[in-house]
Amino acid sequence: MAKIIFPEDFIWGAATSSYQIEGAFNEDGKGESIWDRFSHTPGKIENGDTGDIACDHYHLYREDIELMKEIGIRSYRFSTSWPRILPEGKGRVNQKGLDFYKRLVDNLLKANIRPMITLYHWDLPQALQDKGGWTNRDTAKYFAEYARLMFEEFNGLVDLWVTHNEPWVVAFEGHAFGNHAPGTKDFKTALQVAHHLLLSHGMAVDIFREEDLPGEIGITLNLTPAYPAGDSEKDVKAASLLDDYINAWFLSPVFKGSYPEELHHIYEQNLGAFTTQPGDMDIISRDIDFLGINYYSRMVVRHKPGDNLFNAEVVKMEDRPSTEMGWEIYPQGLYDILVRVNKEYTDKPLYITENGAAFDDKLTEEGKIHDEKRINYLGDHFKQAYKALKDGVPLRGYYVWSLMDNFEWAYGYSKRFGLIYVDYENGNRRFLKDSALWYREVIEKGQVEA
Ligand SMILES: OC[C@@H]1[C@@H](O)[C@H](O)[C@@H](O)c2[nH]c(CCc3ccccc3)c[n+]21
Repeated sequence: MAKIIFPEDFIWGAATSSYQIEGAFNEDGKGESIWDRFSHTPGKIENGDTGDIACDHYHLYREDIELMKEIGIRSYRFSTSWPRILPEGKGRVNQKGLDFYKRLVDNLLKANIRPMITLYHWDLPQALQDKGGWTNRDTAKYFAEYARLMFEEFNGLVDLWVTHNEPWVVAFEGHAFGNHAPGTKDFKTALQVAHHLLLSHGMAVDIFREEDLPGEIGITLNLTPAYPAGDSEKDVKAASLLDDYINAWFLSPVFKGSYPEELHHIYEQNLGAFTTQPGDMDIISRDIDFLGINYYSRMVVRHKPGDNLFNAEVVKMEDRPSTEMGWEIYPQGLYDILVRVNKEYTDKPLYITENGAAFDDKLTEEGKIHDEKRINYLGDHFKQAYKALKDGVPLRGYYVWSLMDNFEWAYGYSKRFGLIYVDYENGNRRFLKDSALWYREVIEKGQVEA
């Protein structure tokens, strides 16, 4: 491949989320979130870790913005904590909570860093969970009202808005498998939750249009392309169904206004229909300005009779390089999914809103972190993104997950994804990893070494 030079205006960024970095879980009037409740429940999180303090970003955000400037990122994707702003999820506004985000955005703009706000990155107000959470259709309405408040408060300051981060994870990890908050384990409940999440997305888009705001609105989906283990028809079928279960189940409603037909039929036959109302699919598929894609790895799938509704199982790629999460390193999957989304679903602009890797980072005596594995991982994925760009995919930007090491959900602080190392044991000190210094060069030159 010839020299890899990205467009001058390519939006190089980094991403985080509120519960994973902020801490101050009960400070300045913030309401409880379902992740506060879940992480305080014994046995849910590795080492009994919680987000009570996390990276203490709530107090250290100015220092963190200085580090963003040092790395030279052009945009910073973060999420706002719904219960920090609306402690009960609706009604009373916690002005101190809102003021934190006002200060954060003001300082980002002063640093010439473009904010991208994700309105929901999993931390639902517990008060709404107590009323059924996402199983309750009313929560979609309350989400839209929270979105309206944010659009009005940040009108003219923030012009990149993401409604939801990964509705698949919220629905299935949170409601089918129980690995995430609120921790229920019922597949049909997960389908109902997915529907209400998508509905709330569409309702927020309607309000964004109504408020006639400058800027763009989209949604972020975790897309994991599935590849058949063998070329048998059964393997191909199994891969296609798992691919629909993770990817098309969300892409199709948002861009085509309907659930994938065959899988919808399988669910209805085996689980009965989840509750919808006439017009829901029209709301869900309202026109959006961009799609955010979170890509980490692929799935290799083979036929496995009777194992699940899909008669499929994911094959562990033992002989392939993988990250600390056990996810196979497969950069080509990023190219494949970018091209497929552009070909099969939308010609709207795309952002890679998350891509990154956890490796076993060690802080040296000199305060260095030689994370060459992360440099290689990111470089290989940047090259695939570039290949998609050259093939005509309207890719506008790339947000590395993550700006800093943070609370990795059920894994607690045991997994490090950051460009910045966080020394939790010593006052949450921050250290730029080698990958941060490498990223600075890539951004400056707009170039990745071939
Ligand atoms: O695991 C790394 C990151 C999380 O820290 C982010 O909060 C989240 O947006 C995110 N999504 C994915 C891929 C989807 C996934 C997440 C969790 C469990 C299974 C799949 C990886 N990540």
